[in-house]
Amino acid sequence: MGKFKINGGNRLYGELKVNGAKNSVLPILAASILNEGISVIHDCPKLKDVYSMIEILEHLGCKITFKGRDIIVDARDVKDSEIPDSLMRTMRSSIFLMGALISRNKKALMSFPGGCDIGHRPIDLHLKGLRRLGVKIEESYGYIKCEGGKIRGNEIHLDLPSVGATENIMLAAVKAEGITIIRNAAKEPEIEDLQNFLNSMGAKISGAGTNTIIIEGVKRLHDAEYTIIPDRIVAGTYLCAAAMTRGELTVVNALKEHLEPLLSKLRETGCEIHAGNDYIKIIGDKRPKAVDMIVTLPYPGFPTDLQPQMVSVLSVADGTSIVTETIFDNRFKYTEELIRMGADIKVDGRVAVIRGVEKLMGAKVVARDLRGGAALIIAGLGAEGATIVEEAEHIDRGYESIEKALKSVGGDIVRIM
Ligand SMILES: CC(=O)N[C@H]1[C@@H](OP(=O)(O)OP(=O)(O)OC[C@H]2O[C@@H](n3ccc(=O)[nH]c3=O)[C@H](O)[C@@H]2O)O[C@H](CO)[C@@H](O)[C@@H]1O
Ligand SMILES: C=C(OP(=O)(O)O)C(=O)O
Repeated sequence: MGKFKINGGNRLYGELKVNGAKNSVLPILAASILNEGISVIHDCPKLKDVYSMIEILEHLGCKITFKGRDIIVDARDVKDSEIPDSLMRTMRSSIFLMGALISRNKKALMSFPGGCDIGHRPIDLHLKGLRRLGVKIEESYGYIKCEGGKIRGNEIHLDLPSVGATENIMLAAVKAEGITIIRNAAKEPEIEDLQNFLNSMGAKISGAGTNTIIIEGVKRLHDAEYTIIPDRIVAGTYLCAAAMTRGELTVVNALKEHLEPLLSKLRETGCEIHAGNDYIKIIGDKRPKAVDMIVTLPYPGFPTDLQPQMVSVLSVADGTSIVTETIFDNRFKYTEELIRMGADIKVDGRVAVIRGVEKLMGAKVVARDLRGGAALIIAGLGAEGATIVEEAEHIDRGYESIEKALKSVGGDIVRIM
């Protein structure tokens, strides 16, 4: 259980490069078992969740090589269709193996996935969608048994645009008989990335990135080589860290079109933003101004995965900001820790009212989840004095050596045991 020690007050200055997206590489690694062959996946981030996914794939019989930033999955010998509870609980993304195993082996036996404590995260929409494809699902004693003798394409209307349910249904439908249409699908860029990877293996999917996805079942897939899109949430986190420290940072391998909702709000705080084809530069040399109308929404709305980092910046803004979380029902827990650092934040259900203070003060705080943890690091970078952020493992789920990245641009941050 590591911790980060941060001495606040340094302006971040320089250039940081972003690697492939966690939320792309995880479903894509699960998807690699659909092909009874080899997949080469480039620009993979070295994250705790990626190692957890590799452990699950190895348990199922895959041979994996992680060399540099390339993951090579040899999925010729996937015999097992069961995943033990201890592996399922390591992260939310273990659930992608349900759709993938149904496609590959026509069966799956697993418990419920784990993941960060950010609210209620049922999988009812995943199960409902898979049942529409003809999968027989039995739930008992915490285990879910799926049998998919004959998977048939069907029309599926999602009650809400769940990212995970959209991806799981896509995975299960790739080799179904006939056509599957997912309506009210989630539109996140990572879904388009999954579509593109599956198509590079020979799948016939179109529409990802819109709310209707069409999957024409195919009989066979082939080997593929693919590069993961950049992590928009990591890029956004670095931009928030620069805004907090009134720094000047160029984030390379960041796609402006994936980050518009954040960039527009950072501009409202008074930051200057310049962007090119594959970089975003932020100059935040003044105290940020408060903003309201930050409402987290499915893509292309403001991402819930950047809500805590933005609240951290707003905690020192001039004026009062209002932030509404509509995706998860308990994603403001980290504000209790920001309050220990001197922030003035009132949370009422899904709404946070943030009265900006002149400065935060270093304190001992605990990361309870991934993005809440990132928000505390940002707060520590801007605070006066020393901050200890405990339970670094939550942050390691989604950020590769965050302390090295931030240190390379002037942050005074180290990992301690
Ligand atoms: C690995 C990955 O890509 N994780 C992302 C994914 O999570 P995840 O795929 O879990 O998020 P969803 O889009 O499914 O969840 C959104 C909302 O739908 C609800 N819901 C979801 C499924 C279901 O069967 N029933 C149901 O009610 C959830 O409780 C939540 O309130 O999208 C979230 C929303 O952008 C992001 O925060 C996560 O970083
Ligand atoms: C909630 C997140 O991820 P996951 O769905 O993997 O728990 C996140 O990335 O902020």
